[in-house]
Amino acid sequence: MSANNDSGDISRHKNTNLSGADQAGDGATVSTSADSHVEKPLFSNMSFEELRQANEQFIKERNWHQFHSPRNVLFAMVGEVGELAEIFQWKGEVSEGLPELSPAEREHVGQEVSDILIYLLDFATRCKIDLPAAVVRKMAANAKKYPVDKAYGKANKYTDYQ
Ligand SMILES: Nc1ccn([C@H]2C[C@H](O)[C@@H](COP(=O)(O)OP(=O)(O)OP(=O)(O)O)O2)c(=O)n1
Repeated sequence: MSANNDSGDISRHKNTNLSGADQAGDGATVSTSADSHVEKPLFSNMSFEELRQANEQFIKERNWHQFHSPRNVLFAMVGEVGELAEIFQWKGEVSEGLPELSPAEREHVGQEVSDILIYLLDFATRCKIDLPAAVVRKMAANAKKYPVDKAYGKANKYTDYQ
């Protein structure tokens, strides 16, 4: 699939102001430039909308829209979350990059997390939610709830700062 540059891929937009908060003057801007996790893209250059449309085609070709009510898709997604958790159960803590897992297990993680995302895109579609836009709004809200000066290096719930 060809790639476009819509709001589904925010990883390339360094220093993106996700909150619109500068306009409000409250300084709750999400800046990603100092975060080593987003310096180099990890994800392939494919938009949420492209993935969503490909999945819509998959469902349509099988005449499955009749089964994909919001509730059914939600339950399917929760089931896949359980399958992902199953890979990690009884293993103890695992490190970033999952070096403790075998290559087959890491591949399995990728499959299960894909199932979750596919159902999430499907769920958002069934609910008529513009998912990337909702995510950007939520990240802006998170930045306001967890201002850097109060939350830096702390894992407290935001209510602890109020
Ligand atoms: N009615 C369905 C059935 C499947 N899928 C798609 C979405 C998921 O990406 C994947 C889920 O397929 P399975 O239910 O076969 O689940 P798994 O792929 O996890 O297989 P298994 O349960 O054997 O691990 O297929 C779908 O959209 N709608």
